Amino acid sequence: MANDGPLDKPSNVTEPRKLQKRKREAPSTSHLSANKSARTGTPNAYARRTPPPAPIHDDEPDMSRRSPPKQLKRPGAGARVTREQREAADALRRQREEQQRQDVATRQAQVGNSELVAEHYNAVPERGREWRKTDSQIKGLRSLNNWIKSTLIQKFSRPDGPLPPNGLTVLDMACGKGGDLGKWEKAPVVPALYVGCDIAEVSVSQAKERYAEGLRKSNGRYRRQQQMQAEFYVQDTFAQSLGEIPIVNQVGFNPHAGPGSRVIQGGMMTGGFDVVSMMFALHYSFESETLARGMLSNVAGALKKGGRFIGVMPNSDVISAMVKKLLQAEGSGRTPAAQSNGATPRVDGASGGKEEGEADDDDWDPEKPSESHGETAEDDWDPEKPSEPLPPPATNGAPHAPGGEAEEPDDWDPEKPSEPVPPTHTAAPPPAANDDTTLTHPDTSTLPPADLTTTPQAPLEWGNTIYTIRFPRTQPLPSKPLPPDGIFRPPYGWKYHYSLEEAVNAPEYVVPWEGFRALAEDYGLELLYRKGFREVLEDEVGDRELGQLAERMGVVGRGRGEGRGLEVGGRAVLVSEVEMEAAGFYHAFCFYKV
Ligand SMILES: C[S@@+](CC[C@H](N)C(=O)[O-])C[C@H]1O[C@@H](n2cnc3c(N)ncnc32)[C@H](O)[C@@H]1O
Repeated sequence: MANDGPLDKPSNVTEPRKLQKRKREAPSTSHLSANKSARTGTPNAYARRTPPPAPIHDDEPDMSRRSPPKQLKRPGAGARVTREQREAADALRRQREEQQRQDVATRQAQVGNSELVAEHYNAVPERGREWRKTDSQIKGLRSLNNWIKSTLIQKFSRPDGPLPPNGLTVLDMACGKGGDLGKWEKAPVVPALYVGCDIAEVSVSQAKERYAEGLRKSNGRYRRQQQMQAEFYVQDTFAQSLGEIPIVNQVGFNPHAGPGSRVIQGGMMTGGFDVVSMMFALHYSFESETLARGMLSNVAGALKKGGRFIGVMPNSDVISAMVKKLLQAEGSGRTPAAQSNGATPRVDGASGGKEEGEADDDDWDPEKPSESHGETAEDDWDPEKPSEPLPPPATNGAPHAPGGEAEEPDDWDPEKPSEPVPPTHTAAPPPAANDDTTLTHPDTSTLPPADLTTTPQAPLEWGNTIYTIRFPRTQPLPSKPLPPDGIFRPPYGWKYHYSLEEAVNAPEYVVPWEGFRALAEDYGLELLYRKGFREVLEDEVGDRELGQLAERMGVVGRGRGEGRGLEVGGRAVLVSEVEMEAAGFYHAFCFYKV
């Protein structure tokens, strides 16, 4: 562990089509005691904006069944990109992705996984804010992801009771380049202390620089009432105990948090962090049970009683439904044409993305200039893709917030390690058999009928013009076939490749939701909130402050008619359809520590 000390302390067109607003679920609290509900309800100040989050009942049906993904409609403008151009671009992209996969595999055979992760992040270029705002192919997705992270922070970071005497404390267990620093600085209660950890040394240095730069700017331009002290550490937060970090110990860390009586006996009544955050990273820990447990013992060990664990990660319900659908279609000699969220299965050698005939409905205009927000806030997203120019994909072109008024830095960072960390930790409890995952599935009855024939030897693959999910047929040791019922059992080690425009191909692991949730309960973590990204947008954008934030961040327009045909809560959605599909792969969660 490179233990970096604290930095300087601050002195204190067409008719818009509506997305039907989904009805809110009636809060279900029956599995929580009255005290618990009171303890974990949304604080008063926030409750003015939205109702308290409903604790989710144990036997509540899975989220996709509760609220199936909406089929977003395309606006009807004429096509400006031919199908051939799109296929050529897609073929180029696939070729590049395959080369990257091979490079990763070759390199992995040469060096260890940790070295590979470090190498990967050391190679990430710094491209700057302007590029992200103007030239990025996925700027709408970046904005949406950043807004969703901000939403979690806004909703769940404020403590229920009185503020701790020494102020709010936050631990970010995969801080990356510090993309969330600005979000925390705009939290309802600005943390007194933010501790950021990440396995990638270069990312951690960039986070430190970003923090230092933020301090310089804020000293010069703003007069915040309170500023956040931040410390950063290079640390494997799955394989090493966070108790090794002095500041974490100082705030409070329980090395015995975990299953069995130790949950109670070792539970700290005082001390510990108010919030632990894990954005776009938890899925790397599901390489093995050892790592998943190591991650959770760090989360639980660092959190104070009543503290919150927030994060975003890929949604296993989406993965399960698609794997099941594709495998079943293979069994019957057919392939479903598209997933209910719009994702399209890929057949070996076939163009991914849109189906034939869809081009006529696509109004992407390669000549349309991107609008810059002209924000003044610090920029912090840094694509990791090498400088190779991208072929023109049929994507985005979504305008951003008019008036150049976005205040939020665009800082969602889809950086991913090339390979997850090897299970070398000593801090996590020994593995225990745990394979009783009961995974429920989204309703796939809305999927269009199968119409293609797959090649069973090819990887199981789906996606659209900006992202691809690819499951190898041969899963890692212990070797196992992909589950035809979509149930990933045991819940660890289900590997797939995820690739997104402007981000490298990266191996990731399925986090089977119910298995994860059951495991989290073993560590004293109870579920408060879980929503898919689309649902977060639909449900939270109506909140006054979050809605305004969504406007400033370029997620929605001020009213109708600014976007590309989609609408939510009376506002035009500025995120393109393919980006919304890509976002539908993720969900957001919040647990609290009992
Ligand atoms: C997709 S990035 C997300 C970064 C940041 N949370 C954000 O939302 O922008 C995933 C991060 O997880 C980090 N990571 C992966 N495995 C890790 C581990 N075992 N310990 C700590 N960080 C890890 C990576 O280095 C990377 O910074």
